[in-house]
Amino acid sequence: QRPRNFPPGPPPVPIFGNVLQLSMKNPMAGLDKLSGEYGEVYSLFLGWRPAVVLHGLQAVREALVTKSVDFAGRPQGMMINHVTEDKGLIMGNYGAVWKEHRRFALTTMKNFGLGKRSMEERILEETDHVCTRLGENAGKSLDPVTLVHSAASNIICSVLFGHRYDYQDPVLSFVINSFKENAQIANGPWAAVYDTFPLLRRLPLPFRRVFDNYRALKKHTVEIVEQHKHTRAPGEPRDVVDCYLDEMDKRGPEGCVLEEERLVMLLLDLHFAGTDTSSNSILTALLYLATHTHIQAQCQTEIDGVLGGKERVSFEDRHRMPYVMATIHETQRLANIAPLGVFHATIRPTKLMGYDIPEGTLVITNLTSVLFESSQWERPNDFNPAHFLNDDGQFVKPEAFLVFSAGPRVCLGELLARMELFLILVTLLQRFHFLWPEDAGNPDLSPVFGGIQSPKPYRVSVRLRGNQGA
Ligand code: HEM
Repeated sequence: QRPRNFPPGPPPVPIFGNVLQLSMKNPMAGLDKLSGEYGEVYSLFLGWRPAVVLHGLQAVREALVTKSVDFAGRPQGMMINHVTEDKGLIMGNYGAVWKEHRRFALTTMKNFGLGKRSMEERILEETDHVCTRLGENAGKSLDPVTLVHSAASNIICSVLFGHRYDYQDPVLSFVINSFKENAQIANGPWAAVYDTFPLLRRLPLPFRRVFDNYRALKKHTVEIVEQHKHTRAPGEPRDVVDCYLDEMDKRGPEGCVLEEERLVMLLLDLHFAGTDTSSNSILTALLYLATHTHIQAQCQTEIDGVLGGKERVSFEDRHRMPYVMATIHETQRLANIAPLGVFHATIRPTKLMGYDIPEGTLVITNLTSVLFESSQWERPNDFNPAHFLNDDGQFVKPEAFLVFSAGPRVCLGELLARMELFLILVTLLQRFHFLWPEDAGNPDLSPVFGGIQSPKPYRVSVRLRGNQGA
């Protein structure tokens, strides 16, 4: 039964609620249809659990920005909470522990605590490795997936642990594959079974794999923290682990919410959140650039003009590259990396667009509905960098650009992700042409649906640029 004045929605069936009415493979069309029937704020039952779905900028903004704290919680008691032993940051509920860890991670990643090597340097160092590998493949075509995932994982590893892995290192593929498999299961039907039927949770069903993967990843991360404890020089941090240990020393044990177990979970969360998101954004950008060579050429003209003979781009250069910035943002809009964001929950009874929403209600922010909203974007389904340019050709960011969401839970890695996308893509375009292989047939630009979306597998031809960006 829906509570009084709760948002309307389709009638649920016993036990399953409304889950059988949506395609597990891709519920997006079904969610659009429901919004057409019930409006911008409607409700569903995921098994026994009521959920409110927000469709379009107005509803999402009212919840995440206007009523920000009311909607800043996370649902509890779901598979992902149990996997992370209720100690992670991403699924951590709104409260002192989440706040302290979020503040710590944000400040550290804004470069205050990362010691001598800035985030920018770490990204550019990894980009050099990517260029070497692409250079070896110049004149050929390659599937860029493994290379780009490895690079993104290495960048976040460098920030978290001060270490990158060789592209052949089995540890790198172990980490990437474990996170990938966990994301797939956590967003698929087996997670829904786990969340809906508590009695089945102890059975050896495929969701157990998520717990096994996580245990292995945790063991690996604990070892890294142990090594840091032996090699660190207090007060001279090399990375996030050192910064956290320094902060624990500073605060002392009394009343401190920072503890080693939580450090491990924080590292796992940041590693997970920072790998597939950035890599799939870069892969989508390369796909669009290879299939729209006139836009690629316009980016290269701007890059060459701004950088001249300068060998390395810096993040500051973005202010002089409005067309490149517009192109990157447009590929991010189309990549639509987190199509339904990360689930929120209300932390107290509240109101939204006239409806009453009780405390603890699961809230789904349909970010896709905002990124493709026809009243917000001139040509929502096209690749059109002009969405991010004003009449004077300056870069502008429309309010509906919510790829990182908004409000107190806005993506914590936004700065790192924006730096990665800009520095990597500009460097690659400075040095290479990317072309759609002649024998590859027509490109399919539609993404593979998932909690984190990815482009369909593709190959791209790589050519060295004649002028090397000079
Ligand atoms: C292009 C790349 C990325 C995209 C599109 C993206 C998108 C998002 C989105 C939509 C959310 C959910 C916000 C909400 O709950 O409303 C989120 C949360 C989060 N992201 Fe990202 N993200 C990206 C990269 C990263 C990176 C590189 C990191 C790691 C450093 C990261 C760390 C996080 C964390 C920790 C949260 C949870 C924040 C919280 O609950 O307080 N993300 N991200």
